[in-house]
Amino acid sequence: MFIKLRVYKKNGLHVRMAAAFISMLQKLIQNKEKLKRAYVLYHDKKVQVNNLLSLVSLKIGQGEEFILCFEEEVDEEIVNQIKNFFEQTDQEDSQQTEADRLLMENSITLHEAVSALPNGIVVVNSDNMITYVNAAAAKLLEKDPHELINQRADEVIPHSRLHKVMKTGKMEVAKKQKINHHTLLTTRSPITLNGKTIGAVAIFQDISSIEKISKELNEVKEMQQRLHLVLKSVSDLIGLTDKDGNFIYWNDEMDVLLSKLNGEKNIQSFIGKNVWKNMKDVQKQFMKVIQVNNQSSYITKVNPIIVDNEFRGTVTTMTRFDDIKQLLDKIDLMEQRTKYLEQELSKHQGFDMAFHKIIGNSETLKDSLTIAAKVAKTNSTVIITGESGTGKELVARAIHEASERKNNPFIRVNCAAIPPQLIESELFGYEKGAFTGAYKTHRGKFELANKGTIFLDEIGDLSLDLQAKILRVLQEKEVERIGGFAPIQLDVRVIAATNRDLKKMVDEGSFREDLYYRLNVVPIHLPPLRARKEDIPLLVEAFRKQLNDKLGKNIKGYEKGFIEALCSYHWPGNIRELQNVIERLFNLADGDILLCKDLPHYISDPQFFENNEAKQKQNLTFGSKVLTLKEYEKQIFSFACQHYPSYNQLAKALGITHKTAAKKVREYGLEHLVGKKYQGS
Ligand SMILES: Nc1ncnc2c1ncn2[C@@H]1O[C@H](COP(=O)(O)OP(=O)(O)OP(=O)(O)O)[C@@H](O)[C@H]1O
Repeated sequence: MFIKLRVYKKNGLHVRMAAAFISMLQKLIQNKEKLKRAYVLYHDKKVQVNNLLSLVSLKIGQGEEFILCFEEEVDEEIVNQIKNFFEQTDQEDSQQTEADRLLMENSITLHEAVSALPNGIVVVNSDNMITYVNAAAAKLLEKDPHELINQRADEVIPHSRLHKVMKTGKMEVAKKQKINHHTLLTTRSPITLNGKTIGAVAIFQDISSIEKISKELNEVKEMQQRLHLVLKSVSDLIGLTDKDGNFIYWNDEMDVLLSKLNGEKNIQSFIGKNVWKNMKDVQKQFMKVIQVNNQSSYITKVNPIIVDNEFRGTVTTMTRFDDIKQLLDKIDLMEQRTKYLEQELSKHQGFDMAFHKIIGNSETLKDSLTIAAKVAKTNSTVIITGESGTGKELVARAIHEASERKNNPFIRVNCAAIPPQLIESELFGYEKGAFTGAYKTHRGKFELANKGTIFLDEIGDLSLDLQAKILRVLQEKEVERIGGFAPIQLDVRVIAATNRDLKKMVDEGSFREDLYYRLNVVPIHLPPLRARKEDIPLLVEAFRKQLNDKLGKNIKGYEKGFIEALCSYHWPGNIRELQNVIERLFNLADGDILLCKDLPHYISDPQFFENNEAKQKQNLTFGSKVLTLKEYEKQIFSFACQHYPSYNQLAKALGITHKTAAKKVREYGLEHLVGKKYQGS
């Protein structure tokens, strides 16, 4: 229900009148709850009727109307009494009027001041009911001020102790309290009148933001401490400068340098005035190796600090150049070591399986095999050199098997073994009817090797004429059959081998220089067995296993001194000779070990050759009758055939080519004598 009322008093609804009005209402309406729900509406403001300060703060002037509002019905008699109270126009003396004005001014001032305070204020009466709450306190409690008036403080304020303060009569100063995520420092004080406690006041100071700032400050302090430690522990020189280049912070390392500079603590003395100016203008990092005091050099980086597009200073770091150089040297050394170890490793385990059947652990052999394994992955032409029996063909096959051509043919051509008149047709093929006896078309070795590998063994034995033809095939990558009409395109990888000194042959004019260079793309030299005797035990062991399988034997080992004897021999026939000797011993062996007594004399007796050579020289006297040159030649060849284990050795001893030696031996029908002495011993 609404009661329209007008104020007739000269000072409007002043403090004393408002107090009298509330007191009258309290007497008229005994029901406190009902009174709590009574409001005064004035313009757009609404205040509880029994809150004196709020009522006064409406500042209702003389002659102004306001509405008294009850949520429940009120007796008519009460309504009339209220109306009478306001309609009284009893005379006020001027002294009283002045006192009311002063009281009003003070109350309003006090109210405004308290309302504007940033600290929250809550006042309770002796029943612990809230009688005043300012805007700051209401905000902390997240409620409207009029919702809080007449509420029990301990019900609406978490952890309220105002009732206790009233009981003890003792003030509590700056006690920490948490209200709705706010951290507060609360001061509680009892209000006494004439020695009696009539209420209490609480003042809340919100320290949440202070607490947050203090936490942040702590974090910043911690961070600063850490940063300081980091800068202290780095070995680089670090400094911060202001916008004029003066150092404002520097670490210990920088301190050592600065202390040598006669008190000069400006970056410009390092980098020069012009560079400094330029860096400030372009606002970009500057980096240079600079020498300080004509002594140590430093890699110096100066980074500008730009805040809001304004140059504020720099961060300067200097790294000792000598340290970097030492580091680079170390890295270089490590790289070299790594490379060496990689090479060693690849020598031990990096070979393709195809190379595993090549026995030997000597450095010289491994170096050759490393090249062979690498070149296997390419299509380059390879020339393998080395004495007879050193494994040239074995390596050529391994290169083929380790290459992408492994599923295509490997064709071996022994250039020394094919009669000269046949070699051209063997290599290049012929068309049917190309010459008498050419009944059908014949494909040459080059054609057969298409997509695969051709192994030209003993290439040094080819005639100059054929060398030219081979060169043409290598250059054109095509062959023409004898009597053919068109060349045939080829994709053949060429591996050549020789036990002769091709370079020397080029110098002597017996080998074409252009072919030599065409073949010599990747040269691989296989060392003779005498140059890698450490491989002998490995080879003997490998042959023992192979021969046990091949001959169905069970030779378990060797007599003491057996391997030593093999190692002290010079093996002119290389691995082939070693292989043959071991195979012969297998055939001679009665038990399950190989014996020294079964070794050929020239191996078991180191003096054998010297004695025999002397004897042979003496025997080369032919009495009084002079024979034909041919007969002498035959005798010489017959002697040489028995004396040397291979054509190669024989040719070398007589100072002729392998090819001539083979031709002469064939001519005199002495093939059966070659190496005869070695077999019979
Ligand atoms: N390192 C090795 N490990 C195992 N066996 C080998 C090794 N080297 C060569 N041999 C064997 O020795 C024999 C001769 O080897 P190969 O025919 O490859 O030699 P070569 O140098 O081509 O001889 P030539 O010049 O007389 O033709 C072959 O039976 C081969 O298997």
